Amino acid sequence: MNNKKLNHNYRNTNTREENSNLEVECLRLLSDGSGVGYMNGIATFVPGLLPGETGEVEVFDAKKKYQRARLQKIINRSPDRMDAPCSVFEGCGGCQLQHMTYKQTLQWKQRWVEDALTRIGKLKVEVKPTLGMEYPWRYRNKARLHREPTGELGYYKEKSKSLVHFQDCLLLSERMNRWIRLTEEFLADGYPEIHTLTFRENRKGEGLLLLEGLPVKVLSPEENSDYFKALSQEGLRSVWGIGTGNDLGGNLELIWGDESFSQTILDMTFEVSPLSFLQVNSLQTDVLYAQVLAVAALNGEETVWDLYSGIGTLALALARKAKKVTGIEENPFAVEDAMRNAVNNNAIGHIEFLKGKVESRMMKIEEQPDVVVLDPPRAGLHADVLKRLLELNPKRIIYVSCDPGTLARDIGGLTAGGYGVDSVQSVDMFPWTMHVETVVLMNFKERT
Ligand SMILES: C[S@@+](CC[C@H](N)C(=O)[O-])C[C@H]1O[C@@H](n2cnc3c(N)ncnc32)[C@H](O)[C@@H]1O
Repeated sequence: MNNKKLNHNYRNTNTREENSNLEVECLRLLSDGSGVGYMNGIATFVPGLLPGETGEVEVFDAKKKYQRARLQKIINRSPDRMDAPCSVFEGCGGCQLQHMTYKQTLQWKQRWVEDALTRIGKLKVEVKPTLGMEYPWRYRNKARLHREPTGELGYYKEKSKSLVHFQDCLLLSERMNRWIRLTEEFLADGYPEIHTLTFRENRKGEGLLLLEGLPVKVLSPEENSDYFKALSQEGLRSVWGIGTGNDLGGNLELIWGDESFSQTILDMTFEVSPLSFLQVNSLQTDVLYAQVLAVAALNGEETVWDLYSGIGTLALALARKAKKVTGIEENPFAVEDAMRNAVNNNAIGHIEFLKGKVESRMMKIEEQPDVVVLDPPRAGLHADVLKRLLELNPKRIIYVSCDPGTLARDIGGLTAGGYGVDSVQSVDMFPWTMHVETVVLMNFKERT
């Protein structure tokens, strides 16, 4: 390696030439997918560089303690590198890891969870190898697209509002890509109000489309019968519209098609309305839930709380083996879906869904839960939830998380309150991205 280059003394004020052609050796991957190496002891973040590789880089943002650099050339290539199959991988930002073999991405996800638990949670615990997919492509059942004034559809680039256009997103089914093309073509000449489109696809290949920004009555199925017919032939079952600037779902309306849209998870069928949360990877949802059920180890006698219960998927799976399950969820559409799903899956009588924020609604429940399942959004638990859990002291807590950082923070708080971590299992719900889902089982040990 060229030490002279490595010791180059760069400054923010240096010319572009002086900041270019510097060499850095990548030691690890940050959880945003960037490579990290050191130059003069300063951490240098280089998107695109893989561990074990040395790259020629240009520093474009030098701070006191770290700097960011652009990869100019790879000097030695890692055996774990592969050519990203997606033609817009570099500009898109939706995927961060398509330049690395799938097997390696799974190992890094395991390590990110381990690192977060050690660094933030101050816990030294084993994280089991990430459960990956056999075929990690075309797994997403949801696409959220934005629209240019010219009518073109695309994803937002990471941390920006400029759009990336694509012909074939490899995370979506071929069918969903066709729905996108058909809709883009149809919208090309009109409806400038529509700014955001969300497509959903269930395991049967049926679809739902939500158009945002549209005064709902404007798009008439009768006057646009060719488009709706083409969509229907491709499996799309409903088109919904929602205006802009209202409260959640204030003016959500069905424009065309079936009111109900359902998804199969494990061996149950769940109705999901356009504004309710649904796990985005249909196949891996079964894997994730199977982990939760396994560690919950219910014997039919337990009172279970499912906090952040969405449309009731986990609650209903748990209810098969519990004395009673209570779900809490703030989204009114999801709570309505959950109640309908309880009826459809013959679970009424020993399951209830309460509407409200977990941090306030759980305070009003008198009963003592034996097992609590937590599946919060990325932000993790509100401090009041953590405090209340430590007062209630359930025997077991199962934390399902999509963010290792907030997971580690919250698990740290629970261990300080007397819980021990019994198992940590990551599941790859989002192949080729830096996101990872984790199931942690905690049992109450003792309070010191
Ligand atoms: C990650 S999802 C999990 C849903 C469900 N467990 C599943 O697997 O589909 C988180 C859910 O929490 C809900 N949510 C977010 N913040 C909340 C809060 N403070 N109180 C209650 N629910 C909340 C969201 O609406 C969403 O349905």
